[in-house]
Amino acid sequence: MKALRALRTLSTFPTKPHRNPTFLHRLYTAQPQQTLNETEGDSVFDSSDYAIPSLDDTHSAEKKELTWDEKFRERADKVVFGKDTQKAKVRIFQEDEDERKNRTLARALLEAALVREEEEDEEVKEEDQRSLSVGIIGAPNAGKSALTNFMVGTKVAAVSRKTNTTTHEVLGVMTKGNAQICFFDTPGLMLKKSGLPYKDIKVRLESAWSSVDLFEVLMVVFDVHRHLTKPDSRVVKLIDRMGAQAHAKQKRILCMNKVDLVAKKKDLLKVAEQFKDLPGYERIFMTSGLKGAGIKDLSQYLTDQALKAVQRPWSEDPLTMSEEVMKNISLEVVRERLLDHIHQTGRTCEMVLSGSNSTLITNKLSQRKILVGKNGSKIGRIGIEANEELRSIFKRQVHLILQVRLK
Ligand SMILES: Nc1nc2c(ncn2[C@@H]2O[C@H](COP(=O)(O)OP(=O)(O)OP(=O)(O)O)[C@@H](O)[C@H]2O)c(=O)[nH]1
Repeated sequence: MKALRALRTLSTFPTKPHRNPTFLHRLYTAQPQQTLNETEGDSVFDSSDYAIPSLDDTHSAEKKELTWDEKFRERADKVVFGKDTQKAKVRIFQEDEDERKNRTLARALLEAALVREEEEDEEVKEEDQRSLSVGIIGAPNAGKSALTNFMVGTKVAAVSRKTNTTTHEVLGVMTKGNAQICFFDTPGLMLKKSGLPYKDIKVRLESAWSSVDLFEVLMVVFDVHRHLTKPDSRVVKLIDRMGAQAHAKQKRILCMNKVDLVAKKKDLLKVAEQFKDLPGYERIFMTSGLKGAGIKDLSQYLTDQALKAVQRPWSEDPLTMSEEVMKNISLEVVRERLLDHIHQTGRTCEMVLSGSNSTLITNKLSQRKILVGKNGSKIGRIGIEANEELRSIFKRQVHLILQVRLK
């Protein structure tokens, strides 16, 4: 598939640069014009150094025509490569064509959906605006980020198989009619076996715990599949603690998440039964942040809460993404790409973002070498993928600069 994608990319360049091996090397290793030094100085990825095909390049595929006489080509292929080469090539082109059609259809559907939404969006007067703050709390890997992403409809928090990847509170905003809901994705807060917060907690955990009471709604999320297979006493204590008493100013709800992984639905009822008598929770939801199950109900509940809330002007313009949200999204996309490419547990580097410029700061030379890769191939690949994703999220060109620096 990757090879196919690379071939398609090659076919969009007008001057057949694929005959040039230097170009091929650059495409696969994502090297910028100048060679990056793996060990010394700062390594920089700048998206403007790369000829990344524009978002409209799918149309150029329509212009693609076979330039050879198929009869002669087939004979030549038989002599040089063996019988099936030509057929395989035709098959590849057909698959390519199918994929292109699917992409065009998906794009048309998406655009139609967006147009309808835009038409429905009417300006809401300030006196009619309602807003609600929602905190999401749960054990590491419970699926808090994925759930936030699904509700907000865009990527606001990195999702990865490694735990504690959410390293700061990320704001996501969902606007429906007069209601605007702001989500705060807390870091993976955990309790000790005793049911109390860790004493040796780092600053970020302390601030996250103390901010919990500030939210108007608190969603406690846990992985129900894991709970059924290997219950974690710390998670049970977290659920119990948060649901023990009704809060005067805060509504609390429990989300049994990852329900898609549970084969027997009866098991879900058993778990719901286990937590049903906790007076602190107003509702229990069964959700899947990955597949979307139960999200409609959850969104509706939150919208109702927002509409009941006192009038408060929206903090975000629903039609334009604030600079801060865009910054957070950019950081999370880069972080996610980093995690995909750097297969190491624990934290490899700090990230600092100013504008479109991300600086990755590492402590060790060895880590820096891994991040940069041979001739800058790793950071280049991360940069290209992140840039591509950001362009599709923001629907416009993005100038992304990644720098790797030693502390
Ligand atoms: N099958 C399934 N997997 C999910 C679901 N939600 C999340 N995941 C997966 O679970 C893993 C962790 O998800 P995250 O959303 O990063 O979890 P988190 O609670 O934000 O993790 P921390 O940032 O460590 O606190 C990822 O591999 C997700 O793809 C779900 O509803 N169903």
